[in-house]
Parts: sequence; C-alpha cells; structure tokens
Amino acid sequence: MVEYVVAAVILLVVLVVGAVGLVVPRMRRKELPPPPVPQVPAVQEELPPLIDRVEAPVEPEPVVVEEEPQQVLEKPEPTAGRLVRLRARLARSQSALGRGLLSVLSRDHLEDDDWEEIEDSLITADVGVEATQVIVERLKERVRILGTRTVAEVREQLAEELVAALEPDLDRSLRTTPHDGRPAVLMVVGVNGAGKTTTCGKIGRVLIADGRSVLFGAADTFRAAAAEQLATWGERVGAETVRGPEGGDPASVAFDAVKRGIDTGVDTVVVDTAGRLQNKVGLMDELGKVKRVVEKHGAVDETLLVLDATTGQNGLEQARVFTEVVDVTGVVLTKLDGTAKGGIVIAVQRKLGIPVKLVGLGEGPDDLAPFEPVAFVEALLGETA
Ligand SMILES: Nc1nc2c(ncn2[C@@H]2O[C@H](COP(=O)(O)OP(=O)(O)OP(=O)(O)O)[C@@H](O)[C@H]2O)c(=O)[nH]1
Repeated sequence: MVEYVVAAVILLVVLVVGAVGLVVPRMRRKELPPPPVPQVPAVQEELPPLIDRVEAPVEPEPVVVEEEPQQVLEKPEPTAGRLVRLRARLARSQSALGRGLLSVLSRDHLEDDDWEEIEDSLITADVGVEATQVIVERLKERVRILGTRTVAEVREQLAEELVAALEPDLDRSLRTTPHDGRPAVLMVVGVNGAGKTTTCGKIGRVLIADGRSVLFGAADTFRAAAAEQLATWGERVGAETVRGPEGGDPASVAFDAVKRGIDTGVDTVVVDTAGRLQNKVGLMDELGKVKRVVEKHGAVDETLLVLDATTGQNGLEQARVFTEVVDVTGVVLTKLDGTAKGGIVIAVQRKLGIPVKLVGLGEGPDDLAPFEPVAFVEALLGETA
C-alpha cells in the first residue's frame, strides 16, 4: 500500500516538473522584445525619394518655365554708334540745312548774295546769329584761299566748320560712376512736356546698356501719371522705382530714392523732377530744395537739363532760368527727329555754355543717343551729292 502511495507521489512530481518545463519557455518567449524586422522596410522607404530627386530633376521645371515669360527683361541697345544708327531720323534737318548749304556753296562764284543765302540757311536752322557769323567768316576765308572747289571739298570744309562750332573737345561723358558705398545721383530737370520723364526712362536704359544698375526716383509728384510712366520704364529693364503720394513733397521722394539706392547698392539713381513751375522764385524753391535734401546723402553728380528742340530759341530762354537755379552739367536735346532746325544744338551750347550730352531722336525706348559732333554733322549733311 505504501508502495502505491510512493509511486503516485513520484508520478505527480514528474507530471508537475514536466508541465513547468513546457510552460516557462513559452513565457520567456513572450517576454522577448518585438523583433526589429518591421523597422528595416521603414528605413528603406525613406531612401528611394532622395535618389529619385537626384535622378529626376525635371520635376520643378514646369514652375520655372511658366514664370519665365513674365520676368523677361528687355535688353537695351548698346549706346555705341546709336547716333549713326538713328541718322535717318534727322532727315528733316538734313534737307533744310545740309542740302541747302551745299547747293549754294558749290556754285562757281560766291557773291555777297550767296553768302547772305548761306547765313539765312544757318539762322533758319536755329544755329543762332553769333555762331552763324563765325561759321560764315571762316568759310569765306577758306574759299578765298582755296579758290576753285569740288562739291566734296566744299562739303568737307563745311563739315569741319560745323564740328568746330559744336566744340568737339567738351566733356560729354555722364558722371554715373558710384562712390564708395553710395550710388551716383543724376537729376533730370526741365519744363513739362519737354520729354523729361521719357528721357529719364531712356537714360536708365542707356546706363543699363552700359552695364550699370539703376534706380528711379519719381520726384515729379504733381503729375500722378509721371510716376506711373517712370515705374513702367523701370519694370521693363528691371530697375526699381521709388515713388511718393500724389502731390507729396518731391524733395522727400528724391531723398528716399537715394536712401533706397544706398541700401540696395545700385550704381546710379536717376531722379525725375517736376518743372511745371514757370516762375523763377517757385522753381528755385522747388528744385533748390530737392537738390539740398538729396545732397544730405552726398553731392549730385550730374544735373541734366531736358530741352525740346522744336521750341527753338524760346526754349533757350526757359532753359536759362534752370541754369540759374541749379548747376546744370549737361543738356539733353529731345525731339530732334521732329524739327528741320538741327542747328539748335550749336545755339544751345553756345548760349548756355553747357555741353549737349544726349539727343532724343524719337519716341522709341532706345531713341536716345550720346551726342557726338562728328557723327551728328555727318548725319546733317547727308551723303555727298
Ligand atoms: N518725337 C519725339 N518725341 C519725344 C522725344 N522725347 C520725348 N518725346 C515725347 O514727348 C512727349 C512728352 O514726354 P514726357 O516725357 O511725358 O514729358 P515730360 O517733360 O516728362 O512731362 P512731365 O512728366 O509732365 O514733366 C511724349 O509723348 C514723348 O513720347 C523725342 O526725342 N522724339
């Protein structure tokens, strides 16, 4: 009996040990950390996009391509040789001055009447009385010494005298080189309607064509459209325009424009001004203030006076007022394409004692040319008959 009990206990112990042996390993397996296997695909998923981006750079392109046409800036024509390219624009002056003079000068014998005719042609072409007398005296002297002449010889002599009257040695360069940490400042003055705003825009293009960066200051606050017009010129060539409220203080706009030019590091700031004040005191106050305020940043480098060539001698009287108010360093003679009186260039320089630096020969954006006496006279006289 005792044997049975012992056997039963042993059997029980064996069963218990066996059961524990089976259960514990299972429990241990459950305690193991989750296998890292699922993380591997996660890492791999992140890699392919990097490679894709490298291998497929085409994706962002459509955006750039879409924006491009809106941002295309105009590339102004180079300024070198512009006057030669635009010579046909002087056709009206050419026939009035060049052909008339040449036909008289090439007559066999020049009598007093012929010389008077020559004088009249020059005066009619707005050369001015003084300059005409000088030119005629010098031509008379040459003809007397040289005697018989061919048309080509006459043309050459006339050309030389006209060039001499244009004082070819005057400095006609625009002072637009930036200073240390400060842009050059170019102020444009003149009566309204002379083509001032248009000229500012064209000058900006001339400077950009010559490799300068430009900022416009729309200090003509009397005419809202002037600021708008200038901003449009700027947008076309990538130049910023600083404007003020309509009727605001022009001096403050000019000041802000130069300040902005300093901050953004542009080479040249071109300031358009208002010229509607016809009386001298008002004009003096206005322009004098603009200049004084701008000069808080540093001296104005170039003050250009815009004159309409079609207003002839009357325009010269208005111009004189400006030269008394501000220190004009150069003249821009606009609308030479619209006059038969190209001789005005000679009169302007002689009467004002200021070099003509640029001439306007049309309404197109690049119809402004650096003035070159020899090329101008060649254009005036046209081809040898
Ligand atoms: N034919 C010709 N027209 C020109 C020339 N320069 C300017 N103009 C025209 O002259 C007109 C007057 O030009 P604006 O620039 O508006 O005149 P403005 O002097 O600035 O006038 P405000 O802005 O009121 O001061 C415009 O129709 C220009 O296109 C030129 O050289 N030839």
